[in-house]
Amino acid sequence: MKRVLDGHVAARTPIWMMRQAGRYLPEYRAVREKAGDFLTLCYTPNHAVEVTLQPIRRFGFDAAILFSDILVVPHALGVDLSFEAGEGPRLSRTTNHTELNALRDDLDPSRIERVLEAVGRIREELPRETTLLGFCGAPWTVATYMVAGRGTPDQGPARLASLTDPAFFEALIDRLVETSARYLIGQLKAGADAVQIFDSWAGVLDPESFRRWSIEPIRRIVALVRAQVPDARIIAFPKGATLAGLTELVLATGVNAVGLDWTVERRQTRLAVGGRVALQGNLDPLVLIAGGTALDAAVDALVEDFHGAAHIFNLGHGIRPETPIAHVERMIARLRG
Ligand SMILES: Cc1c2[nH]c(c1CCC(=O)O)Cc1[nH]c(c(CCC(=O)O)c1C)Cc1[nH]c(c(CCC(=O)O)c1C)Cc1[nH]c(c(C)c1CCC(=O)O)C2
Repeated sequence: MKRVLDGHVAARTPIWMMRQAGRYLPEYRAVREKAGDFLTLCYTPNHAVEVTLQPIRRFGFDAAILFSDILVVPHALGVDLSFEAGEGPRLSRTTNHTELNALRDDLDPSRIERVLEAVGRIREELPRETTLLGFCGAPWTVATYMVAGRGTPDQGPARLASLTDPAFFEALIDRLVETSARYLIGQLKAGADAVQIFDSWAGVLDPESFRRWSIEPIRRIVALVRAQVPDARIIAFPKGATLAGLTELVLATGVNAVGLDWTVERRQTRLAVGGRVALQGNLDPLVLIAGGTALDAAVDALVEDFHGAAHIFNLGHGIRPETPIAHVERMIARLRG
């Protein structure tokens, strides 16, 4: 997969899935039960290493992704964080300068060092040919959770804060740019072969705000990371970005690859950006739940559309907990022929 990130077309398309370690796997649910809560799982290297490796053992994917969460960054800045069963994340809110100033300037080493220890151990235990991905959330997406304290349908609270108090919002984004860059550098130095920046809420921004709050912070992170790790391989996943937005992001940031969600028109995207970066994606996670001939047809269409491109197979977003394992096996068999 590293060669594809370097722009080469692979004879055998590398495969991995967003959220490949998760509740659709019984072995994940077993460790999750043992650990108690989700954050304990993230901060206990033994557990984090184990669940990262589970999908590699079971499916032989070409990449492993560190088991953690994008909200570990605000947590290590001092935000209170919990995950309620079936309800998603709950955070103490950061809505103004006073609340931002009460947070740390750097990431609490007592939290982050446990994650970096897991990265090193995963790299040691993985087969050499399996790529290890680190990650962080893009500043925009992380800020949406920090401002609202939770996920909302269109992350209106953060969009409103960026309009009513742009100076505060800029300071929040700046804090996240600096700390996220340091976090990614730490992961790369600990053994990650590449890193992915998840901008899961990029799609709720108008074009000008997308430039300011999504592209520009990602561009700064890429520059800060490459200043320390010049050959760092970086993937951006701006979920919901338009073709124009995706193209602008590729040109402005210099990432090695872009992740595509399932709504993206593949051939146009190839024409617009395919020569400059590798493309990663983009099977609809619901097609993987449906399975059967719908799955076969969708996989075939995707393979045809990306034929001859530097392409990494993935889903257009994370795999859902209700996905049957047999459908994942069927998808891999279809891809591998
Ligand atoms: C927005 C976002 C989050 N986290 C993440 C994103 C960006 C990608 C995306 O858009 O999905 C990223 C993430 N979260 C998780 C990973 C691990 C690596 C992987 O396998 O991809 C990664 C890369 C584990 C997780 N993160 C979470 C779980 C479920 C926790 C559990 O076991 O109960 C997992 C496996 C919890 C989480 N974490 C987050 C939410 C909204 C939730 C609740 C929703 C849900 O439960 O799926 C925030």
